Amino acid sequence: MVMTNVQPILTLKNITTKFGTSVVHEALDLDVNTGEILGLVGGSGAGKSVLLRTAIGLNKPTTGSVHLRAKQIGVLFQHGALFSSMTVAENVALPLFEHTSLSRNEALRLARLKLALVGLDSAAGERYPAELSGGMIKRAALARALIREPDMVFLDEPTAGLDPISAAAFDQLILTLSKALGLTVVLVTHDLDTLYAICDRVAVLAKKHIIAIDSLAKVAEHEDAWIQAYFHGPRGRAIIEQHSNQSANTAEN
Ligand SMILES: Nc1ncnc2c1ncn2[C@@H]1O[C@H](COP(=O)(O)OP(=O)(O)OP(=O)(O)O)[C@@H](O)[C@H]1O
Repeated sequence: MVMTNVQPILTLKNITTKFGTSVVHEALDLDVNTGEILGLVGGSGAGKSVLLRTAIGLNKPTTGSVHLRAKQIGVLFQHGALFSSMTVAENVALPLFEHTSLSRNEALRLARLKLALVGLDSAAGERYPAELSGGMIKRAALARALIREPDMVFLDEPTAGLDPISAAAFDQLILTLSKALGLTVVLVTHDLDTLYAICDRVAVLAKKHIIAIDSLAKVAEHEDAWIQAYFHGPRGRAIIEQHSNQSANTAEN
């Protein structure tokens, strides 16, 4: 028997996070496995964004420990808008301007390569953010998250604000890049389609900690009231039906 002893790329242990008297996380544990796409869901205000910030060291927990074993991370923030006064390529190159000694031209050349990777041509790179569609802006923000060759990325609501077709295309882009680049992905989402389409596991943040973490099918069976409402409410049921029809069609073809 082959014994594997691979450490999680991220381990959060017994995290408590307080802002004044308000407790956001309490006794929260979370492991993220190398190479997986983990979807983090939870009600509005449950503390998902704070959890991402804690994982990447932008928020120090009140107690508990964070072990992030990634060599390099990339982040797509929820409101991670691009700077309006810079071109798209300059926005993507910004982390290189700030953190490396690359020349401006070298940084911009790498930015254009990353833009191509996410499906944006060099003309888009020369434009200003206001001249791009919402979907193109998300792609540019993803290119910026990838610019320093991360082995792990954190995406806070990557498909929020996109129409369903653009959101599905963006999901597929995340999946393709994750597999091609061997990226570990943690993404916060409210989008059930994203969970079905690309997540290996789903973690549910409720009652100040991770109440369930498993495959989508197993998590959806959890008896917690929020989970039942989320996965088996009218919207959840419609999406489950749609995805089971899709699987049946794929199996037939
Ligand atoms: N720096 C801060 N100071 C004080 N309170 C904060 C701070 N950051 C977040 N909070 C509070 O922590 C709670 C969790 O916020 P968070 O943004 O993580 O929720 P969320 O699950 O990401 O919500 P949503 O799905 O609506 O984006 C909220 O009540 C928020 O007001």
